[in-house]
Amino acid sequence: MSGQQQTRSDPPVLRAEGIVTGYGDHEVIHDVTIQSHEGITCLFGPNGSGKSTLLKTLNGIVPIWDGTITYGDVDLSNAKPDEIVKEGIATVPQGGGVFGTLTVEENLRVGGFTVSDQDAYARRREEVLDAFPALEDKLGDRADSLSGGQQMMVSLGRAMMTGADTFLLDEPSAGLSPALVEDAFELVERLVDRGARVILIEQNVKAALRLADHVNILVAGELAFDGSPDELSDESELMEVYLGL
Ligand SMILES: Nc1ncnc2c1ncn2[C@@H]1O[C@H](COP(=O)(O)OP(=O)(O)OP(=O)(O)O)[C@@H](O)[C@H]1O
Repeated sequence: MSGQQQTRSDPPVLRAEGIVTGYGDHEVIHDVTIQSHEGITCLFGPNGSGKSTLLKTLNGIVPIWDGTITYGDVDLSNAKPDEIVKEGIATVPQGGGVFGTLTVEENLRVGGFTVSDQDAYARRREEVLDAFPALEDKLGDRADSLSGGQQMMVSLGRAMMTGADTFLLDEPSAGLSPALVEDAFELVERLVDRGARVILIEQNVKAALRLADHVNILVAGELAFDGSPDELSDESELMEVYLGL
């Protein structure tokens, strides 16, 4: 069962179970289980707690030492990044990873490079422009000439071009001015409006909590919280000590 065969409103659950991993002989993630929930699943935690590392096990960049990763019925444990993309899971790296010297159109083409069917390509491109109409007039412009918010549209649009229905976002608001952060989250919500599931790492906890459907908190490589934003509001120590709220 691949991501492409699912309806847009029902992506498979991406589940990482009992994950242990690290770098060299330094174990960073200690037996962590998380999964994608409907809407936006936020992954919070102090600096260095292992959020990015955990996300990179989900997109195949960091190999797991123990545990399993599944997408619906498909076992993706230690699958290669391109296999994971083909299953319908796209990543937007910290800062967006836009290719600044390429045009907006070329950035979208990079996202859709595996799509050989021209009609399918055109449909996806149409869908991106429908989600982010501000890009329509900018297609021929170099991506680095765009505003921060528009560049974020390009990075989300490029991820959409892969045909993904699950998105892994590592601090998409990084580098944006505080005034633009709310706008950035509104762009993420457009993915969810189209039926996608999102796992979102975010330092702007207060703002991200407003759109979170589910919250995980990672502390020193261990899962310290797994529940709804409402349940989190009862955990005053977690809120104060780890999230600064
Ligand atoms: N490529 C790497 N090689 C070696 N150690 C690494 C590497 N990347 C991260 N680490 C270490 O793994 C630990 C977790 O880092 P990670 O970036 O996953 O945390 P994080 O919660 O995402 O932090 P931040 O919020 O600062 O981005 C840290 O001790 C970090 O130094």
